[in-house]
Amino acid sequence: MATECMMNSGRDSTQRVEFGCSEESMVPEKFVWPDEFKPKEGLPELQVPHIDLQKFLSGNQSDIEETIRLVDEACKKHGFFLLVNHGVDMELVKKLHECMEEFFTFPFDVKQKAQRKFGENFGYANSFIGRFSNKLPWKETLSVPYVADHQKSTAHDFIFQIYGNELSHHGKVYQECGEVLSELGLKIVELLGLCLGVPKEKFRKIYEDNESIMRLNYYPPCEKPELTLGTGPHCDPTSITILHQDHVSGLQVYVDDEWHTIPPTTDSFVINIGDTFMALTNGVYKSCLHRAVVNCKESRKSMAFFLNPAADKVVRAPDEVVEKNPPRKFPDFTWPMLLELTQKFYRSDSNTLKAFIPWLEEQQKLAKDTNTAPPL
Ligand SMILES: C=C1C[C@]23C[C@H]1CC[C@H]2[C@]1(C)CCC[C@@](C)(C(=O)O)[C@H]1[C@@H]3C(=O)O
Ligand SMILES: O=C(O)CCC(=O)C(=O)O
Ligand SMILES: [Fe+2]
Repeated sequence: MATECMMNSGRDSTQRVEFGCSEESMVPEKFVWPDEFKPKEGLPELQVPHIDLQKFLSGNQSDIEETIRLVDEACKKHGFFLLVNHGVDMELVKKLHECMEEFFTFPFDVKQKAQRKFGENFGYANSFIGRFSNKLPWKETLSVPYVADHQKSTAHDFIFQIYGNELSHHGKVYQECGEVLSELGLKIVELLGLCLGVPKEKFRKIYEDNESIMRLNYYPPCEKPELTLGTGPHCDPTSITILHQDHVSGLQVYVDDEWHTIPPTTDSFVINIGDTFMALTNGVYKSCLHRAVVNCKESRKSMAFFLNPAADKVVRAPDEVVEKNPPRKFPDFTWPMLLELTQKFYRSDSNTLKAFIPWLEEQQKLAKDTNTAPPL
């Protein structure tokens, strides 16, 4: 089981603890987070607007204006809102969760066939021991590529290359989910364009050939949930996140200097702004710190669809946005450059974009000094 696997990977030193769900238990040292990061009980719920997508798409003018007002207000404050009546077939999402349950309860050697290598963005990862030396997340993940241009590759291809026909039914579900979530993502960025006074086609064009990441998160039960974190505090470096939680709570968001919960609502998606889209709005919409906590009773699963522009798309806030909110705050960049920073040099937190700008300038100077092609 995953817990056993994590325990093995960190068995070298453990910390005997006094409190929690069971008296005698160990959490490997590397999974124990510093006190200031440890989860707390009794958090307030974050009040996020419930955005009815069908009502917005087919509603009257006042429905449209109300939706725009609610989304704009939430994105300017913390970047989170709930999407309901979204048109996605939840039977497909149920199948996705069934594939997740089957995959993450495979024997470790089966999962390890998809092992994600350092610097790579896709595949299976557990404990992240290869990437981080401490503050390890109590989770296993499977990251699957989704490319809107099916001529290039499919999520099914990715799974087939590793498992052949054995997991073909998983690959098909991942691809089908990717297709509906990619379409949903385009509707979301069009809505955000309307909120910002940007022609909706402008944002659609950036993401219509998206090269996205479907991240499957599996959080095994932890005997000492008050000592660790399922996913550490971070801002998503990506553009738009479409998150589906199962029935187990765990998502927390840091707003007004306090952690808040967003309880699971299995028929809706949690939508949040990532760093890349914050840059595309010249900082007007916020990419907000969030994390996931675990519990000692049951596993938790979540699927995060990270919408990203194609590799060659230049991320540059439209003039319509910058004119209303001068000056221009971010250099032009492409998503693969920010992704490389997070995969090889910088663990995503609340300052990833701040760290990215000097790193990018250094890369561009290096390219100039060595007379090689600049990263952009
Ligand atoms: C581009 C990405 C990197 C991460 C997955 C996506 C968007 C969120 C990032 C992540 C979840 C932020 C917290 C740290 C991280 C290492 C993790 O816990 O998985 C991040 C992902 C990653 O780098 O693999
Ligand atoms: O599991 C969750 O609820 C959140 C996960 C998350 O924030 C992420 O994968 O980026
Ligand atoms: Fe996240």
